[in-house]
Amino acid sequence: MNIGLTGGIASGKSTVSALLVAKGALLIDADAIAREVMLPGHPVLAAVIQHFGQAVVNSDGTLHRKKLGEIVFADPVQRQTLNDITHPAIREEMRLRMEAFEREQPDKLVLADIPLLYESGLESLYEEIMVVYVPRNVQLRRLMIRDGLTVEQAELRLSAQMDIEQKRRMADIVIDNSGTQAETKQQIDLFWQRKGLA
Ligand SMILES: CC(C)(COP(=O)(O)OP(=O)(O)OC[C@H]1O[C@@H](n2cnc3c(N)ncnc32)[C@H](O)[C@@H]1O)[C@@H](O)C(=O)NCCC(=O)NCCS
Ligand SMILES: Nc1ncnc2c1ncn2[C@@H]1O[C@H](COP(=O)(O)OP(=O)(O)OP(=O)(O)O)[C@@H](O)[C@H]1O
Repeated sequence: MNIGLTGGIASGKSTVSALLVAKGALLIDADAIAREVMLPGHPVLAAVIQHFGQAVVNSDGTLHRKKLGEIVFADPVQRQTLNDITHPAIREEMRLRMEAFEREQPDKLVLADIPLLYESGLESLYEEIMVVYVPRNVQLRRLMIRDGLTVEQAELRLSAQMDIEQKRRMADIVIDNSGTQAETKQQIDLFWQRKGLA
């Protein structure tokens, strides 16, 4: 069985995926793969530098993530270009990992954590989609605190994604993460039980 896990930026996907992994789910993390393809020596990083220039590279050759973030979260055209460069490689790596998990551990739940699952139209790849939901004001507050962003910077990041209310409406399973972490864990325990997972 597989599940696509999504939600908004800072809505709690990592928090929920950690709870599911603790229960035995196998995780494929799109953000982690997105970081791997941006490591020095990877052709995706080379293509990013070719388009965005040396301004997005640190002196040691690593990606200047903050600088690139400032560019793409402020400009939808540049963001689309970054997506066009990075997403095919990320998707291919996710596909390979999914195949390996399903071949080697077919009885396990495979969880694909993909922030832009709906934006990229990937619903059909997964049996069910779980959305980690918090209201927009909670999302904004947690994002500002976690990443040290101003309200303007946080708003820009939120508006680079589909509205969280819309994602909630599209979900097969909704996990409400606006309460305590213990309340979120209860919902995950219930989900696990209902699925009859060992
Ligand atoms: C722009 C980059 C360098 C900013 O790096 P930074 O370390 O500040 O953020 P991080 O990678 O931890 O991402 C945090 C969150 O931002 C959101 N986000 C990232 N990229 C995008 C995007 N292209 N469009 C909308 N939201 C995005 C996601 O919710 C993600 O979880 C980085 O996010 C990136 O390389 N993005 C392109 C790849 C991508 O689309 N990743 C997200 C899904 S696979
Ligand atoms: N139930 C909760 N109560 C309070 N804070 C929480 C709760 N769940 C998560 N957080 C905090 O909110 C922030 C965002 O959570 P998390 O990193 O899990 O979100 P995410 O959806 O994985 O984010 P992103 O997509 O941006 O990587 C973190 O600082 C986390 O510690």
